[in-house]
Amino acid sequence: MREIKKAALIGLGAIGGFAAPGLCKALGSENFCVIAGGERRMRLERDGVIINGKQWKFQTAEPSWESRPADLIILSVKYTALDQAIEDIRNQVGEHTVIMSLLNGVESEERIKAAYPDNEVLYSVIRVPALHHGNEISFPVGAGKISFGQAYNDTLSETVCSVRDVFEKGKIPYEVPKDMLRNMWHKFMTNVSENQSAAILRVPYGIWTISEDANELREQAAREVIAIAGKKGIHLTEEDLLEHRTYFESAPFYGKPSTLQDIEAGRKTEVEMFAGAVIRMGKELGIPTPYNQMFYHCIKTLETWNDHQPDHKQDDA
Ligand SMILES: NC(=O)C1=CN([C@@H]2O[C@H](COP(=O)(O)OP(=O)(O)OC[C@H]3O[C@@H](n4cnc5c(N)ncnc54)[C@H](OP(=O)(O)O)[C@@H]3O)[C@@H](O)[C@H]2O)C=CC1
Ligand SMILES: CC(C)(CO)C(=O)C(=O)O
Repeated sequence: MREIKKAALIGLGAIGGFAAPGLCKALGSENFCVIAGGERRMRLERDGVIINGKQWKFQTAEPSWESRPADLIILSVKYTALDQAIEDIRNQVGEHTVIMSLLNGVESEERIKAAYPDNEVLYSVIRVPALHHGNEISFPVGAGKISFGQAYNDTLSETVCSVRDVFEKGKIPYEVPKDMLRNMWHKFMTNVSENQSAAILRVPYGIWTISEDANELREQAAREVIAIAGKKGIHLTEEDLLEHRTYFESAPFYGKPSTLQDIEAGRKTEVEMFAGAVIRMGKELGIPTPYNQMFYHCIKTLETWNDHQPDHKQDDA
């Protein structure tokens, strides 16, 4: 089995901060680097990042630097920065480099595979409510995990085992689901329905414990994902929707999905990988997606409004 001895990460934000300390601990600081260019790299070198109250200064690498290829590269940028990140990792990619994307959505793996067709790209998603303000990153310790693997993991491939070993060594919480595609699409279904309706209505998770109207809106959008998934052979069901209702009982009442945080902070959202993707796939497969079409236009409207209100950004606390 090929051992992972060197890793690189691109996107040291809320989610990058979840994985980076463990990778550094598992492999040693000389075998782990954060890829970042120009001013961003200078900032990371100068200030580092504060992760749950502790300062970390990881080794950094300019995208233009030639280097020994990494055995593992993790992408944890927002969707709006994905194309650039895919190019920026190029000098760290070698013949045997395994690539993982912690982005939400169901498309980033395909995009990476298109750019690096000869490399192994594992599927992965992360479930953790993480925050990022300035150079401070925080998340509840012990509350999140990375799900990763091949599409199906009845038996674990050598690559999955080698990544698992690094996660074990670095104490990075993880699981390898038997049906990784279903796991990823389940998260996609929840993001498409929760993130977008919360962003449009400007309401936190608690709304789904007190409003049937909010649940109706959320679940109608989720049903469009279920229909698309079904056509692709991925088994999501009405039972999944029912079962997911219980999640909100334990979610922080005033907690906000990342799309609402983006809107409130005046940032561009990841709507293209949520409603944008649902609309595109719906067209390809002949499945109507009226809720996601409405969500798409509402979120684009809020982004445009933000662009015209440079001094009107709210705190995303
Ligand atoms: N936050 C959360 O709770 C969760 C997020 N996710 C998903 O994880 C993904 C990442 O989100 P999140 O961590 O919140 O986003 P953040 O904005 O916190 O982090 C992204 C980081 O990427 C950096 N970056 C962007 N472009 C480049 C580049 N070309 N080279 C190097 N660094 C770059 C940014 O740097 P800079 O700040 O300098 O611009 C930023 O630090 C998203 O798809 C999100 O949906 C999934 C689950 C939960
Ligand atoms: C925090 C979490 C896991 C669920 O809402 C998320 O994926 C997001 O906010 O984008």
